[in-house]
Amino acid sequence: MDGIMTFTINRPEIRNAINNEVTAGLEELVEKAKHPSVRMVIITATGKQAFCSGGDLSVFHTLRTEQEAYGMLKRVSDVLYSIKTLPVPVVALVNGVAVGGGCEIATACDYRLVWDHVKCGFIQGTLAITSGWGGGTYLLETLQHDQALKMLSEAKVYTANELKDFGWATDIIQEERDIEVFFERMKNIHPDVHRAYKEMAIRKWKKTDLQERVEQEVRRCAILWEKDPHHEAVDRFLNKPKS
Ligand SMILES: CC[C@H](C(=O)O)C(=O)SCCNC(=O)CCNC(=O)[C@H](O)C(C)(C)COP(=O)(O)OP(=O)(O)OC[C@H]1O[C@@H](n2cnc3c(N)ncnc32)[C@H](O)[C@@H]1OP(=O)(O)O
Repeated sequence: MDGIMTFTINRPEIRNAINNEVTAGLEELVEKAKHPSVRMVIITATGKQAFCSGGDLSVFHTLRTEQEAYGMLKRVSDVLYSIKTLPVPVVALVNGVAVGGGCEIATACDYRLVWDHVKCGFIQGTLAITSGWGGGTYLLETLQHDQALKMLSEAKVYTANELKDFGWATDIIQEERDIEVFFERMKNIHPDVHRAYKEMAIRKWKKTDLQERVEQEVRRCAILWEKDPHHEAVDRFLNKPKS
């Protein structure tokens, strides 16, 4: 093992939407990634159509109240915070569309390698909610302020080139060799150096109450989740005519 641990979301038939089983898999990843032999983590998904389409609406639509929503949002936001603060670099290999919570997962990673055919967007606003897994907080931490607010409030998808221009995509991937080059460069540097720089970031995040800022995002999302506009938007998606 070259010290690189890969987690692959494997629900392509539902565009790799996140359910409780995937969340449990991410929790297991976090525990395994703490082993000293792990130098880097990759999060990706099966196929070329989707990285992740966010929360599994066919499951999470049963969450009706603020309290019920908070339970799910809190569990996922906790595991994404653990991913964010892993002591090693975490790379999102964005193999396909990432929307909603899918963008939040990718933004919880340190790097985002985005295939050139891919579109991504924080589309939570189209469901009358905000980000709720910490992704809005992480985006505001990562991008220039106006670019972050633009991505969040427009609630639309962007091309790989736009995502690179925003500073969200670390690199655009056009062929497998591009991925190899990225990891060759990473491996040229001793793992202890990567760990030391990740420690710097984590120190900053702890000093600036990143975890509390995520908690407030989760609570705000749960409030909106309970309201009719959200439930009506989800019902429209679930009852849309079959393509
Ligand atoms: C805090 C995070 C928050 C949360 O829910 O917790 C969110 O993530 S909010 C955002 C939730 N996600 C969405 O609203 C995205 C919904 N999906 C789509 O917009 C599209 O599926 C897309 C753009 C991801 C891919 O489009 P494409 O045309 O390639 O595929 P289909 O739409 O035909 O989807 C295939 C099949 O999968 C089902 N599907 C896709 N995404 C989800 C999802 N998130 N939850 C449940 N089911 C999903 C879709 O209904 C199709 O099912 P089928 O029975 O084959 O018609």
